[in-house]
Amino acid sequence: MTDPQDVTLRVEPGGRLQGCCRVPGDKSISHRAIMLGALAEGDTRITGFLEGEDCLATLKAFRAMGVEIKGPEHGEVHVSGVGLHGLKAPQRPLDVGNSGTSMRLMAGLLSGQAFDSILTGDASLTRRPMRRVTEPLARMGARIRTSDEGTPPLHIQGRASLQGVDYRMPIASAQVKSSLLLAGLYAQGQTCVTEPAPTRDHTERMLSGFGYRVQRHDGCVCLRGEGRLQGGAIDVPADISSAAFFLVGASIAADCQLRLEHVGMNPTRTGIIDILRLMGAHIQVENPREVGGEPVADLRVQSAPLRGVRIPPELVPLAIDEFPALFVAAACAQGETVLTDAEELRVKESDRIQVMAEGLNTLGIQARPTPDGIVIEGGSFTGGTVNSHGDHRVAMSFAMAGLRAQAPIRILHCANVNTSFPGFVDLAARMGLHIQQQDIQQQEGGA
Ligand SMILES: O=C(O)C1=C[C@@H](OP(=O)(O)O)[C@@H](O)[C@H](O)C1
Ligand SMILES: C=C(OP(=O)(O)O)C(=O)O
Repeated sequence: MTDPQDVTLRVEPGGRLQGCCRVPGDKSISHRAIMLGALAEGDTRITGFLEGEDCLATLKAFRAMGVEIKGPEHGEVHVSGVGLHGLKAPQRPLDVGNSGTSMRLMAGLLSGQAFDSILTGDASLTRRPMRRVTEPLARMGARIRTSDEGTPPLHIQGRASLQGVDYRMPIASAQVKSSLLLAGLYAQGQTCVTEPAPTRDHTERMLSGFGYRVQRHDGCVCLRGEGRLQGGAIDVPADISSAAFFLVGASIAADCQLRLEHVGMNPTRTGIIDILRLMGAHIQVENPREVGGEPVADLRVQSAPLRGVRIPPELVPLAIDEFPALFVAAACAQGETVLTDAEELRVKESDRIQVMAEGLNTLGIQARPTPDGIVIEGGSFTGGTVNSHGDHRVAMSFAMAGLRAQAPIRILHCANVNTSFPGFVDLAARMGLHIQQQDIQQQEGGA
C-alpha cells in the first residue's frame, strides 16, 4: 500500500484547462462490479474499471477468497463468479488499505459467509467509524468485533444465521445501505433499508442488472435473501467525483474550455453540477445516454465568474465527495458560501472540514469551520504549503487552486491520489495545469 508521506505536489500559478479527456472509471461502481461479479454465477466482464488502489484492494480481497479474477488490463477485468456460497476462507486478514467502501460493504457480505474473516486497513481507515454498519448488522444476527471505539479491524465470525431487518438509517449513507443489502442476500426473509435522503444507488441498480429482484419505493429498498445473481457485462462510466476537480478548475481559471467524456450522471451523484450551476458555473450536459443501467453524458465546462451560495442541504449527500473541490470553487467566488448539514465530512479519509479550512487559511482565504459545515469568504489565493493529510480529494482540490494562485502551492502527503485517480498529475498537466510531482528522494535532495 502507498505511504501517504511520500509524494509532494507542486503547482505553479497560471495555467488554463483546455481540451478533451476521459477521467478514470467510477470508484463506487468498480468496487461493486468486483463484489457482485464474484458472488454471481457465470462470468462478468468489466470494462472501464478504475485501476486505483481502493478498487485494487477489493479485487485482491476477492482473489484471497478464491475468486479467479483476470486483469486489470487497460481497465478490463474478468471475474469468474463463484456464486453466493462459493467464497473460500482467506488465509490472512483482508487489508483494504484506505477504502471505507470496501470495508463497510464487505462487512455485510462477509457476515453471511460460512467462515471467519478479518478486515483491516491503513492508518486513516483504522480511525473511521464502523458501528454505523456493525450495529444494524448485529440486529440481523451478524457477529462482528471492533475496537472499543468501534473502529477497525473488524473480526467477523462466520456461520451466523442472518435474519432480514427493517432498518431506518439515521444517516444518509450509501455504504451502510449497501452493507445491509449485501448481508440481506444471505438473510432469511426480507431486508428493507430506508434512507433519510437519497444516496447513491449503484448497488440497487447493479443487483437488478444481475437479475436479482430489488424493490424500491419512497426512499426504501427491499430484497429477499437466497436469490441468485447472474454475471454479465459491466461498462463503468468515468467517475463524476474525479471529473469534479476539472469542473471546478475550468470554472475558476480564465480562458478554459474543457470537454469531459463519458461521465457517470446517476442523479444520486450529480449534486456537484447543481451546486456549481447555482454558483454561476457554465456546464453543459451533452449526449445523455444510458450504459449498462447507469446514465452517462459528456460534459462541457468553461470559465465563469462564480458567486457564493448557501448550499441546499438536500444536495449534500448527492455531492458528498466533492466538497473539498467545491470549497476551492467557493474560495474563488464573490461573497460568502455557507455549507451546513455536512458533519459526515468530518469522518472521511480525513476531517475534510478541518483540513480544508486549515489549507484555505494558509492560502489566504477566510474559511471558518462549523460543527456541521463551513463558511468560506471568496478571496484570492496567495501561495504556500498545505497538508493534504494523506486525503486524495483534499490533495487534488488544492492542486486546482494553483490555477488562481499568486505564487506556487506545495501540497504535502499526496501519494493517496492513487486510491481514486491514478494518473491525475499527468492528465492534469496535459490539460494545462502547471503541476509536478516530487517523490521522497527529490524532496530529500532538496529539489
Ligand atoms: O457507497 C459508496 O461507494 C460511497 C459512499 C459514500 O460514503 P457514505 O456512505 O459514508 O456517505 C462516499 O463518500 C464514498 O466515497 C463512496
Ligand atoms: C470517502 C471516500 O471513499 P471511502 O469512504 O471509500 O474511503 C472518497 O473516496 O472520498
